[in-house]
Amino acid sequence: MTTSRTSYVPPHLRNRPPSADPAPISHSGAAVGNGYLGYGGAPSAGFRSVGHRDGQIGGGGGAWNNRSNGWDRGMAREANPFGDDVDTDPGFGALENTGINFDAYDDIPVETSGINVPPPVNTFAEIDLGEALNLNIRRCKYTKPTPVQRYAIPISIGGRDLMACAQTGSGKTAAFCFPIISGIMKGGQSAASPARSPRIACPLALILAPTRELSIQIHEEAKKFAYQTGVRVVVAYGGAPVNMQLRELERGVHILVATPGRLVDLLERARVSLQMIRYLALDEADRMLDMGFEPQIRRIVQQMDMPPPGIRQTLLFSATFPKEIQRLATDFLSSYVFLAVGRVGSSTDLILQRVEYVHETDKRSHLMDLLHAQRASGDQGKQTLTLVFVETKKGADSLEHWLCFNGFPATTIHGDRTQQEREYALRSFKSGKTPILVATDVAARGLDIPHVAHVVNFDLPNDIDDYVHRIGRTGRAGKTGLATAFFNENNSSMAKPLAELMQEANQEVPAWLSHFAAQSSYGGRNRGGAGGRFGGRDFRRDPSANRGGMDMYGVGQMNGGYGGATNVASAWD
Ligand SMILES: Nc1ncnc2c1ncn2[C@@H]1O[C@H](COP(=O)(O)OP(=O)(O)OP(=O)(O)O)[C@@H](O)[C@H]1O
Repeated sequence: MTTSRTSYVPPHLRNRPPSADPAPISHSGAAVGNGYLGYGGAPSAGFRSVGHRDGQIGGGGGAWNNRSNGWDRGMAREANPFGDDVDTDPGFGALENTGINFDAYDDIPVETSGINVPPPVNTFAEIDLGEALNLNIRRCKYTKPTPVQRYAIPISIGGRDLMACAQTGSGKTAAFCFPIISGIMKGGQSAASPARSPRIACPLALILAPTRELSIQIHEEAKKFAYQTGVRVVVAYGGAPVNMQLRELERGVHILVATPGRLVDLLERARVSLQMIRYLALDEADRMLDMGFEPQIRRIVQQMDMPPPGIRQTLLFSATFPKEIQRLATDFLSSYVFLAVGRVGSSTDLILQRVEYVHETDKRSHLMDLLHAQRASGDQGKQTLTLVFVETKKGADSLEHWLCFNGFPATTIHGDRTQQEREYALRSFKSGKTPILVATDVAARGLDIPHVAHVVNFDLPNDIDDYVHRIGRTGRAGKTGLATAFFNENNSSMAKPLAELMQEANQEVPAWLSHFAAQSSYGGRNRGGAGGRFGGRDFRRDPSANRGGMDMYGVGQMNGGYGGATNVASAWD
């Protein structure tokens, strides 16, 4: 990225007729349609105004698409993801989300950096998200935005690219879904109609996630948010029959949620085109851009037909964002805003963290002690779930058998299980039928499972970021949780980052761990950066980022289309 980049197109210019806008994609004139090449009715069809509540969609009247491949019929049939009486508007006042301590987030420091950062809001009502989406927000019982939502939604609605880092369980999914759904509803994101083939799906938004279960979860969430808005959300992930996913795509898609591997497959089969993409969101973005996924992501984003940065809007979200990944991510962004809620990579202090010294050979009996104590305390008769992380798939299977044998119903999720088994295991865990889930890192990121009261790191990971994500499966949405880690000499390289992380989250660090930390040299990934152990901020503020003539931060020089002076607002400074 250079300071002279001029490709950023502000939102108000994005909808100009092609003649007035030299951008390669035309965004006007044609209907939003169904996001499906060649299934178009008349270009003027536009979205149908959705019910009498929604004043947002329409702008052209008519149906979504009067030869709409059954879309309007489909909307009437749309399953109610809330399972309540959808005609009843619950109203914000009536919906205190019991058990959620919103105030827990109120004093979290927030940093934004970039040029002309749109200001945050305090309520959803302050943002023009559209009535249909607002109704769904109320149905979700979201009474007020979480900090990441307060900042990220106005930034995204303002058309800006965003790199957002906020703690686990703090509502990032809604933070990227709301602006995308609202933007599509507003109809400004109309699709041109290249009509190359009637069998190529052309989504307007792409949300990529690293695991199948996470993509399923985001799809379920997004469907709730998009209910009765006219925005259609489809999911595509590996391990499940592709034909069913193709059929769903054929029915039309505005927002495609996908795992990278399955998406590449669909692109190679020429069943999906990315040429209409207006929004690209990477959830768990640091994971998506690390060595495992980076080539696939580059392939999807840079080597297919997706519009470039500045034409599309790119939103990157995670709880952790190592500096080297931040740097790499700039390839995908244009004049972006960096947002950090809490220190980058920090854990929330809603999680009580304990580290116990346990020899390798004692781990099973120690786990048994914990589970017995948990059972005895009973947690007021409520069903509590325990998630146990282990290093290997084999280790997961063998621990599961042992737990079951000893009277603790458990199941397991890891990469050697079939997708059907994985989904069954997750359902069985969520429902409390098997209240213990033994998992590898496949369950470490993003999964939002209510009632996970305890996360046990039976085997500690080698990277502190992985630890942050793992323990983040508890202590979500303002609720408290417990995380216990078993530590021994094999984990020496984790001593220092673990002790630092715990200290930062106001946790009690055992003296023996401090001793280990003092002795060991930190062998893990270096997260250090400007102004903090954990590189807790925008890497563009690190003087080394500007070496070699690249002015990454562009102090007063970044001309990203918004112009004006650099604006850094930081509650940490
Ligand atoms: N404004 C809100 N009010 C109440 N609950 C909310 C709000 N926003 C999100 N939630 C709930 O908070 C929980 C956590 O949200 P989400 O899964 O998006 O977290 P996240 O930040 O993506 O976490 P992770 O880093 O683990 O992926 C979900 O159950 C979600 O429904």
